[in-house]
Amino acid sequence: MIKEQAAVDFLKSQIIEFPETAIILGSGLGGLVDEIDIEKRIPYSEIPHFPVVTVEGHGGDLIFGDLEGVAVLAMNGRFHYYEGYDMADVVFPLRVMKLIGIKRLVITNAAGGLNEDFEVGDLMLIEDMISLLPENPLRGKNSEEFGPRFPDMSEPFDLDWLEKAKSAAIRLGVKLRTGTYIGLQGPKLETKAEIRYCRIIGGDAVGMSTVPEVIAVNHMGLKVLGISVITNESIPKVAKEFTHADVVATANKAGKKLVELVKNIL
Ligand SMILES: O=P(O)(O)O[C@H]1O[C@H](CO)[C@@H](O)[C@H]1O
Ligand code: HPA
Repeated sequence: MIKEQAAVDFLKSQIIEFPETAIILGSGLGGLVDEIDIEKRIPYSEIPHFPVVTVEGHGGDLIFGDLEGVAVLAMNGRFHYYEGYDMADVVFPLRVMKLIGIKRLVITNAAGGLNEDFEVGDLMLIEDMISLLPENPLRGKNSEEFGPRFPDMSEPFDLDWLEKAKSAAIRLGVKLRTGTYIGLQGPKLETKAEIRYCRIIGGDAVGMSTVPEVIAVNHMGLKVLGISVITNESIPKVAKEFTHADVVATANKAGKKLVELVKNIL
């Protein structure tokens, strides 16, 4: 809380009025920033205690501005557990967001498609998730200021927002899949047997982020929506050799649809 407060104090010295809506941009999805009428861009390196981005395809700044008439904070680049960060670091920006008054959050990511019906470039609305990470951000002494010891996770994604997203996709003619996201530790990719396992336990898409973030924001009572861009097929028979560069390039391309959808939802 002390560290988060130092970051909040710094942001308060930079920004007069904070937005209530935030967006986290996943791998290769930084293009959404171009759609924002930017009022202030603050590099993570200037914010006390903010971690450092180490993954290609992730920017490293907080963007405050206006997205189609809605005041937003875009987190351009996120932190993953596999980078070596503690879970508290992974969700540090989200706790700072809560303290500056963010009420709702759209989380985006690049993910491998486990569902045989999905195609590369599809968008998937995350309706539920499974954590296969070795720990979560709530382990340890509970911060009562942020939320309860045992937060309910029966509906991790906001139902009303899910319905709005589906209607927005229909209006825009954007193909929008729905499904369950599985979060793994990474950074290694899945073996074929692990892919089969992920599918059998109910996964439609797989990635290495998002789950800790969704847990932290559920704990704090923020409304959350999650959207994956399916950047590769994580299906034993068709999986090609994985490269992060392909993930970033595919996310970049599909990002245009994502931007339209997010603008419409907000
Ligand atoms: O989830 P985001 O940050 O979009 O990134 C995804 O892309 C990277 C792998 O290419 C992993 O970090 C995975 O989680
Ligand atoms: N597996 C795990 N994480 C990912 C993938 C994948 O296939 N694609 C993008 N992020």
